[in-house]
Amino acid sequence: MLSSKFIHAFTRQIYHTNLITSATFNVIKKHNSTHTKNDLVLVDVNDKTGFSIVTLNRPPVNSLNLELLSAFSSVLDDLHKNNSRGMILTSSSSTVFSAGLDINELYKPDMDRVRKFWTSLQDCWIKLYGSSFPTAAAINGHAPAGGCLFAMCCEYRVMLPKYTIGLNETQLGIVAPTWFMATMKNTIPLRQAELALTLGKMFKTDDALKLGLIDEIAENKEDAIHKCEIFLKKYQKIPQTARALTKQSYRKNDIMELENNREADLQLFFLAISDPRVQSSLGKYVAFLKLKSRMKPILEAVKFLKGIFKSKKKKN
Ligand SMILES: CCCC/C=C\CC(=O)SCCNC(=O)CCNC(=O)[C@H](O)C(C)(C)COP(=O)(O)OP(=O)(O)OC[C@H]1O[C@@H](n2cnc3c(N)ncnc32)[C@H](O)[C@@H]1OP(=O)(O)O
Repeated sequence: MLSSKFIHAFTRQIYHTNLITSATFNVIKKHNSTHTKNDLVLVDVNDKTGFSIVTLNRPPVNSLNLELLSAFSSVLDDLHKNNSRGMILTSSSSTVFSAGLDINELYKPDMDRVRKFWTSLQDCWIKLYGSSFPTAAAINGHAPAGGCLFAMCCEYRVMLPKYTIGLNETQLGIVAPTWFMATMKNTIPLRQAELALTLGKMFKTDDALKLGLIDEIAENKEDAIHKCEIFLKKYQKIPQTARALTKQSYRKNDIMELENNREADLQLFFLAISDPRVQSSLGKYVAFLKLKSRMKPILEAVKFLKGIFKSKKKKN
């Protein structure tokens, strides 16, 4: 049976696609500016296509904290209300799409804040995975864990070469929630999803393409956005309501599973992050990331010296 919330969402969709007049769309068309949600999420509507480029903008790595998730959730609401023609999700970083959940939200959490954090993540997933408007991701950098989740929620993925993408949770000693798993199962073959999830595997761009985790490789961010636009344009000839309801029907079991069990999912999350083994794993990971970040200049200097050494050897 469909949940009342889901029926409401469907009804709203029909309302939006059928009854809202072109006046709503004109509002979008007139504005070709960049809107901000606390600067954490930038929205740029293209007046020719009606497509919105939504840019995650939380340097250095777009790790998903409460504020970023709340801003993203509110952007998704706006796109829905404005009957968006399509969304392209990307990042303002030149090397990272999103580093996934902000580990600082999970490690030694404030319980009041972490409740809001997880609820916001649930909101974003439900709104993005079940969006009435078509979505594509221009993955212009690494996309581990939550970064991969948001990319997989989109209907099309274009990625730049030599980055990595995947749900790496098991490598951190944590279990990806069932709705993360469901999103991956909806993207790549079941058997491959099981292997990827249990291994916590991160895929390089080429391998991700072979697996079907991404759909295309682009030369640079501009090319990725262009390829996403070509994908979104394919829907311009398809009646909006039929397209939206087909997508939502396809994804409805996964969405209803979470919609109907949000509190239980929250309790499971609390249970996981209260486990001392999980906290110890996260603590080690935070320390590793910090160390890696501090070692960067040294590693780069070593790489540079190696390069000089190699070229001298070649000359001799
Ligand atoms: C029961 C719970 C279920 C939870 C479900 C989902 C879990 C998740 O989403 S957990 C998040 C998993 N994410 C990762 O494993 C990615 C970790 N990060 C990286 O691998 C690299 O940072 C990345 C490849 C994304 C980028 O590499 P670099 O460009 O080389 O950047 P740095 O590694 O130097 O990082 C810069 C800076 O950012 C901090 N950082 C990185 N990732 C995170 C993160 N996920 N959360 C919080 N902070 C993060 C890193 O520590 C550096 O900070 P400083 O030390 O202050 O410079």
